[in-house]
Amino acid sequence: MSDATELPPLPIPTAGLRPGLIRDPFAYLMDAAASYDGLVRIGPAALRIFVVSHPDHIRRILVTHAANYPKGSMMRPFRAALGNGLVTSEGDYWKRQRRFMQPAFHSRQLEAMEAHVAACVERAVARWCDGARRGVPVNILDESIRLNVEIVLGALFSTSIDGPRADRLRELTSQVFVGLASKVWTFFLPDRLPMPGTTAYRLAVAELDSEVFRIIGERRGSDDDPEDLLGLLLAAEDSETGERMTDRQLRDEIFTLFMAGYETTATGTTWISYELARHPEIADKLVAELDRVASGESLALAELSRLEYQRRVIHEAFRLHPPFPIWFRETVDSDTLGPYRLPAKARIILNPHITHRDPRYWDDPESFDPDRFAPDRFTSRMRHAYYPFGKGSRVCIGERLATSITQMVVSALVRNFEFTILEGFRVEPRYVVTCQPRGGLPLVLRER
Ligand code: HEM
Repeated sequence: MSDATELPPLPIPTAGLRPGLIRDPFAYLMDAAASYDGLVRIGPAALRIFVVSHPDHIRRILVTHAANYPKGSMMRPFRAALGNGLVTSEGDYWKRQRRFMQPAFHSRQLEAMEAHVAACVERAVARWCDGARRGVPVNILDESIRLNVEIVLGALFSTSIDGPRADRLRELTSQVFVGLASKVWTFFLPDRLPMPGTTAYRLAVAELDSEVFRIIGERRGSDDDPEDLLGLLLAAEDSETGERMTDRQLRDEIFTLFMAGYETTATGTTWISYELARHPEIADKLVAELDRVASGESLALAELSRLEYQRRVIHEAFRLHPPFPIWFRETVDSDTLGPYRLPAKARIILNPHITHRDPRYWDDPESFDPDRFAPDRFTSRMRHAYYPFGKGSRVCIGERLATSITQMVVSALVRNFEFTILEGFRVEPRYVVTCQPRGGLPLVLRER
């Protein structure tokens, strides 16, 4: 019989969820986790909330015992907005949808998008050149979101979008994210309770909905049949009933990809740019590698895998700044994690940010050192403690797409520009489901 009978420790005596969790979840969670071995209880006992960051526990929750850890009740606000899409669905329905959608993310599919991605990046570089020439700082977060809206909509739904519409979509998803981020920590309150920003959030969800239904309607009414994600979803048939997906099911999957697809990738690019602006010598090494490896003016997707140093830089930026940093699970049955017992219906917060900065796994964890990912330095202990895209069967379906887009954008940025952060701008992380610098990141660009 297991002798793990103790509940995990509490960091501090609290009567409720500390306001700090809402104001600055990272500082709060890092603080709470700091002096405990990767498992700590927070908030009032009745809410049964646990923060888990020990790599062995993460593996148990996401990989070996994942069936006991569905996403659970802290995902309620996400379900209200995203419906029953791939991020929020569970069980056999999720399995079936993942099987339908997986082919759209295979490398053959990515190759088919090459010209589209290159054209979007080229247009963005032209805009940034213009900013550089006029001496106007470029907000790389806003720019990357706009670029990713164009790339993802074209790649997954074969939809082209003009600048103002892309900007509007960017605004809408940001509003939904801000709304969700505030609802996450009050998941136990009824949905109807008015909260600050609720009206803007609801209007943004409604406008995004009409955008999604427009995309579905246009495709249903068209004779074209592109082999993209939307095509796969429209053609998918249930193997038992032979039924196709309803517009509501399609809406949930597409809305989910709107939310999961471009803001995360753009946030990642922003943090990479932040680190490169602070370490221009690393940016120069990236340029030297590109000059060695890439044959032509624009980069081919096939060349990306040869950018070994660039891969380390991206890994290191995602270690220090995981773009999608907080996810949730809930136990079905009670379980044992190390010396502790988790009750049934225990709510779990997973936060790679904590594991990625834990000195037990990473030497000098706060420093930006891409070479820690060099094959002769990257140990299995570190691999175990690194999971910016998740782990197990629910690992990010867009990892390869996001990585390829990130590589294309970072390559274009460093090849064309030297850059610094606008003088006097204070970079302050902010939780909006992704973790972004508050106000974005204004870069002063100079053409190389
Ligand atoms: C740097 C960019 C990205 C990061 C860091 C990221 C991170 C993640 C993480 C950590 C998860 C797992 C969450 C959990 O287990 O609860 C996830 C799931 C997911 N991601 Fe991403 N993501 C990125 C880009 C993308 C892109 C480009 C797409 C699609 C266009 C995408 C679509 C999804 C979907 C649909 C899921 C749910 C998968 C499932 O449960 O089967 N992500 N992502």
